[in-house]
Order: sequence, then structure tokens, then C-alpha cells
Amino acid sequence: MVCPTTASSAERVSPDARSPLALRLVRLSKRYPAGDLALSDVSLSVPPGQVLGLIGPSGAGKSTLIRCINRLVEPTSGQVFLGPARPGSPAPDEIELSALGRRGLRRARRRIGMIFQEFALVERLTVMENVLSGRLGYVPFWRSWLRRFPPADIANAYRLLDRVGLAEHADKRADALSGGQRQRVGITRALAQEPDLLLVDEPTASLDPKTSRQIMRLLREVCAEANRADDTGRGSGPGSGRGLAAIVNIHDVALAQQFMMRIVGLRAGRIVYDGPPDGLSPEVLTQIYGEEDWGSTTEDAGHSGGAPERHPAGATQHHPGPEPPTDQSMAGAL
Ligand SMILES: Nc1ncnc2c1ncn2[C@@H]1O[C@H](COP(=O)(O)OP(=O)(O)OP(=O)(O)O)[C@@H](O)[C@H]1O
Repeated sequence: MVCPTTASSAERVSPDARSPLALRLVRLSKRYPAGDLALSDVSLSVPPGQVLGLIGPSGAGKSTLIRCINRLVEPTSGQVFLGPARPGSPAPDEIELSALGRRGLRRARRRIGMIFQEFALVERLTVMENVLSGRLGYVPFWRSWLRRFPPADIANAYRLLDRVGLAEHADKRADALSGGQRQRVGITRALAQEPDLLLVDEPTASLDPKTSRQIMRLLREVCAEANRADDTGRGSGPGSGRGLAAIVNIHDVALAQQFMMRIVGLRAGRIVYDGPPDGLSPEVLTQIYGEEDWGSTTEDAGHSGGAPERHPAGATQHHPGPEPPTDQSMAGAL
């Protein structure tokens, strides 16, 4: 049971909280104590509203990169900036996430939603309670402990659940949902944070192909919707008119090609590709993943024609390009 309070929790993080925020990584490196150099001199800028796919072989450093941004993993060197996107970047009022103390980091992390492969829900809590946990950075501890969330937070959570097609499941326990529905809860919880940036770590790794596509499409749509201004939006949520960027760590090259706006390929902790999805030629894939005959399938080896050429993850090579958001409600999609 979630109890509303009358207090507003719409505390904002300075600076310039209404401006869309861009992310800037400068020469980021991470060496784990065990000795592995997981990231080496990675520099990257992500403008507001951009949905970026991070691909690369196992151990390339994708998860490390995502976790260094919100400092779940502490970078060994380099800087992470989040700040208003203005011409002439670096902007003087950027926040340097990599230099923040505990309190500042806690406040800044409100602006960064995280979505996990295994959903990271509290199974015994309801869908609504899980979504409201996205507000924990905004409400005082005693209020969250008593589950007394402001009415505006609850109304927004219902609105977001409706958006992802889960309104009628609000009072169900999280462990009563399918994998795809759980990931929608994970996405909704992240959106409830009113983030400027989503860090998404292998969101489809435990989902079937159809559900994976639906989840990727949903991510693309909610980011696009956050760029649109209407009077339904709050914070940086859908309809708010603010840019919501995302970095999506994904193994499935075909999904990345279809739903991402930009691809960054990591290999051994370094960026070896940064460009459009349709730039992932066999040569580029070899640069990222190593030598492989990307054009052939097992059947092709014994036959000289007939079967269409396919990418390793199953996408046709002459693929039509990124799928635009459909703008349809996801209600009932699962
Ligand atoms: N906690 C840790 N302690 C020590 N080494 C680690 C730790 N986490 C990751 N590594 C090492 O850092 C490197 C990068 O790992 P990371 O998990 O970031 O790669 P990844 O590209 O996300 O891989 P995957 O796709 O398999 O998840 C690997 O060599 C890995 O063994």
C-alpha cells in the first residue's frame, strides 16, 4: 500500500535544471585491482536525446564504461561531465560527476536512470512500489520507509505505467510478471526518476526475440517522447520537452542496428568504431569483434547462392536502417 503525502518532492539538481543535459567522457580509464585494464582512454560525447548502442565482444569493457559514468565502478583516471548542452562545450556549468563527493553524487545520480539485464526489482513488492522506488533519491528516508510518497509522484507513476502498458498490473507483485513485463517495470522505475540520461545494461539478454524488439522499441520511443514538449510531461519524462539520452550496452548487433541512433564499438577497452548503425560493415565488425566470415552462414559454405547474407546476430546485411519510433501505445503488447 502506497500512502500519498502532501509535500512536493520535485527537488531539482543544479545547475540549470531545465536545460537538456549532455554527457562528456574525457580520457576515461579503469584498471581493476586484479590488474585488468578494462577501459583505456575513452573519450565520448553524447548529446541530449541521443540513443547510443554500445557493442563489443565479451570483456571489451561495456559494463565497466556504463558503470563508470554513475560511479558504480570508480574510474581509475579521466573525467565524466554532465551539463547543459550549449554551443561552445565544455559548458562552464557542467557537473563533473567524477569529482563529486558522496552527497553530490547522490543528487547527481537522480538524473541518471539505470536499467539492468536482470531487472533488479524487489520481487515481493508491487509493481507500483517498485516504480516509486525510482523516487527514493527525492524523498526523505522516513517518508520512503513509511512508503508515503507525494500524490504527484504516484500520479506520475500511474501515467508512466499506463504508457508502458502495465497500468492494470500496478498492484501485482513483481514476481508475478513475465520477463518482458519486469523489464517494463525497470524502465518505468528509471523514468520515474525523471532522468536526463539512461544507462541500460543488456536490457534484452534474458528475453525472447519478440519481447527484445518490443523493449528496444519502447526505449527508443520514451527517449523520443521526452524530446517532445506537451503539457503531460513532468521533469524529463515523456512529454516534458527535455532531451533524454540513453547508452545501451547490447550484444545483439541486429537489434543495435535497428533501434540505435549511433553505435560505439569497444574492443579491449578502446573505442574502435563510432558512427551510424549502417556503417557496421563486415570490415568494421571484424575491427570490433575480430576475424570472422560475417557474410556466410553454415548453409552458404556448401552452396553457392540462394540464402540471403546475414549478420552474425541474424540481421540481413542490407537492412533498412534504424526503425523509427512507432509512437503507438505498448498497451497489450505482451
Ligand atoms: N569487478 C571486477 N574485477 C576485476 N576485473 C573485472 C571486474 N569487472 C570486470 N572486470 C574485467 O574487466 C574487463 C571488462 O569487463 P566488462 O564486464 O566491463 O566487459 P563487457 O564488455 O561488459 O563484457 P560482457 O559483454 O561479457 O558483459 C574484463 O577483462 C573483465 O574480466
